[in-house]
Amino acid sequence: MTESRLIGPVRVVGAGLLGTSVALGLRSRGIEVILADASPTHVAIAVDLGAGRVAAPGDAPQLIVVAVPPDVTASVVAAELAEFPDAIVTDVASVKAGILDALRGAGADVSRYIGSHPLAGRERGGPLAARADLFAGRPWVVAAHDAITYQRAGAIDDLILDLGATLVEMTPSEHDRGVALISHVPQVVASIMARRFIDAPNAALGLTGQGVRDVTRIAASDPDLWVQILGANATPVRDILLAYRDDLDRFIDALADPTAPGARRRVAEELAGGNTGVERLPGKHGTDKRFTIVVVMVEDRPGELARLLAEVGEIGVNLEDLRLEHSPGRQVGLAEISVLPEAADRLTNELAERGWRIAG
Ligand SMILES: NC(=O)c1ccc[n+]([C@@H]2O[C@H](COP(=O)([O-])OP(=O)(O)OC[C@H]3O[C@@H](n4cnc5c(N)ncnc54)[C@H](O)[C@@H]3O)[C@@H](O)[C@H]2O)c1
Ligand SMILES: O=C(O)C(=O)C[C@]1(C(=O)O)C=C[C@@H](O)C=C1
Repeated sequence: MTESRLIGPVRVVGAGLLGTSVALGLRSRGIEVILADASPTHVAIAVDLGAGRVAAPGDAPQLIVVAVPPDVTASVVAAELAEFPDAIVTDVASVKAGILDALRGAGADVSRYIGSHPLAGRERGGPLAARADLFAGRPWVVAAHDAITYQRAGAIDDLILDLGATLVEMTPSEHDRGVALISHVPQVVASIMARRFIDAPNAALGLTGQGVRDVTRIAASDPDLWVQILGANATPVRDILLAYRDDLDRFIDALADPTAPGARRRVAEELAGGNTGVERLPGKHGTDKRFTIVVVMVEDRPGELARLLAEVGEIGVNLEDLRLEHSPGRQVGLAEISVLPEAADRLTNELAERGWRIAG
């Protein structure tokens, strides 16, 4: 059996995409998982997928993960805190400040609650879309607050590390402003871009290449979920959209007369700004397009990186470049190994067979 930090059992409330993915990931590390959902069908599907067992009287979970839609998250968390007075509770909703405020307002025992949010997901919901490795190598924010002790919050850290994600600590409002920029506004932009395709001629759509697919994948996301997310984070999302309106106006003006003196330079400056911005996304620094990057999780133990490098050598794959993403105090680092594209699959498979956890 694989080692885990959590002892369990872990109760997962909401057996949809996120909840069932958490449950599958924990099961793969041998942790007992108890499943609950307003939909008995979702629980039954998740059980069939091997994600855990149905809740039973007398359950005593160590940790509860609430993975329900944002608009019911605070009330479900409050009910779980009341029903299980010895458990630590987290939720995975995409917006954080409003939930903590609602719990405090309702007088819930927030000394056992700390919200969190994995920056990992898919455009499809429900248990059938779940994947055990959904969180591997992804950031998972813990929305820190003062009412919970460091020791109690440790159970959430263990959950995140057991699922192979990277723990990031932020205040709830820092988190909400951050995700407005890197998740919520991109969803809006993808949606309005794809909306243009509704009336487009078939001949134009027949020219679809990879670029448009890259920037519109999330336009297929569930409107019900996103109405809730955008409504709960409206102010920061709106501020960024207002700035985009100015960006669009500059482009529109520059293209009104593209041969006018200075017009080409203005367009070029806007595009170059995009180059500079995209370079700042983690994982994009210095990426050499001749190579494929295999990302391997490395435990923060003496000798682990050396063991990984030795095993890459034994497998007989030439390491073209190596980058280590590691922050002091974190228990897992990510080794980004650049190899020739034709060697990437073999390296991934053989490292996985030797027990290494591959993050991407
Ligand atoms: N989809 C993503 O990419 C993503 C990523 C990160 C976080 N999240 C967050 O995770 C949460 C769940 O999202 P999802 O994509 O898994 O949705 P989902 O629709 O796949 O799953 C939600 C589940 O909650 C159940 N549910 C609804 N109301 C309930 C209630 N009152 N009590 C018990 N169960 C209830 C539903 O039956 C469903 O099975 C949301 O808060 C969302 O913001 C989603
Ligand atoms: O569909 C995906 O790829 C996602 O990761 C979705 C995504 C994101 O924007 O990163 C969307 C909302 C969630 O709150 C977290 C993750």
